[in-house]
Amino acid sequence: MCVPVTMAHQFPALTSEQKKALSETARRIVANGKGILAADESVGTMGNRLQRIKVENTEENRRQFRELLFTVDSSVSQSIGGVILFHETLYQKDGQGKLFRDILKEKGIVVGIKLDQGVAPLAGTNKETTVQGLDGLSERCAQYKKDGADFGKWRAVLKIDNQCPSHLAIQENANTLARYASICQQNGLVPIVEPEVIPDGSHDMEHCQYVTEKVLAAVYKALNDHHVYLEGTLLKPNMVTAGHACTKKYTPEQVAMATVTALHRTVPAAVPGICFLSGGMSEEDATLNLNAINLCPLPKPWKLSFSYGRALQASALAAWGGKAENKKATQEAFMKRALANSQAAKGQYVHMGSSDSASTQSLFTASYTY
Ligand SMILES: O=P(O)(O)OC[C@@]1(O)O[C@H](CO)[C@@H](O)[C@@H]1O
Repeated sequence: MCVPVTMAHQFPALTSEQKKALSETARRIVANGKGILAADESVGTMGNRLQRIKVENTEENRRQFRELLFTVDSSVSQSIGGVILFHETLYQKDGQGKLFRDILKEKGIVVGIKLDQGVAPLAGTNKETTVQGLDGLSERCAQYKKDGADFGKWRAVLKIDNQCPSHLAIQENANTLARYASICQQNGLVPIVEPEVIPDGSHDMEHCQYVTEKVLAAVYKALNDHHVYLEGTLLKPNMVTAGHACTKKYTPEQVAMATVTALHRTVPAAVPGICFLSGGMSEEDATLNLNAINLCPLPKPWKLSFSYGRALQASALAAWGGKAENKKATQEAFMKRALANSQAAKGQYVHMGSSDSASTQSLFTASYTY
């Protein structure tokens, strides 16, 4: 029989043992209403957070705040299935000399690591970007795996603006995400694939839905082209919302319908979990939207959960204020958000009357590129 030269051939990328381990890890992270704490702020991003509470951005201050998050009561593991760390944090210890990663693992929490190295401009575009970090990535993944990480994260940034996102930005970021995901899986790390359409702009929600669908469709085409094993991945997308400067307001139910519609059209059912980023929403909005997403009456073949940075840490940071004596209040604030989001990941969050001001404050930062 004559085989056409264009026919695809399968040279297996992973063994069945590798696939099993990857899919088990991915499913563990999002099991039973669990989500992810994104504590992987780079030194610069953490500096912005600390500046808000007038705390100096030193290695010791970053360590102290993160120690408070990681040493909360072990019941946190019913809400948090994974924590993403920044390089520095993976090697830091608590006051008693115990590595953070061991503290997390003992609680049954999967340790993740931020693998992208920030954005670089795409010349000839309206200030769009690609992501750096592919050079030497395999070696870094192998080392992080030895040092206790079981999943990775790579954030690509796309924006809605005049002629944005361009075809180039969509294709380049999709391909880079897919290449990263392939390298992660070869090294036994579950890749979190994060193509964030940032909320800057005055566009309406419908425009965001259109762009999010285009971006996700390109990402899943690229993941397929790169032979990425979808069952061993997690997606970290933006929710479909109006731009930050849009005057029209939408309810959580409208956000949920637009978001699940976009996902339903573009994300294969083989993907075990979709963990949203919070993208500058207030803590309470991020929880209410996630809850509405889980109550949305459309088919939802994936777990729909959270991988929040700002929306899990803002009130804890405010309660801490850099003072050791605020330990209890800090940990209580963090536990409260973790529990609320875990309930929302099951569609069981009930908003109780008044919310404290920290949890309803917008956490939006313009041009949040890294
Ligand atoms: O949008 P959020 O929930 O605050 O953070 C989402 C996130 O991907 O963006 C940050 C910057 O890379 C990371 O710290 C975090 O993992």
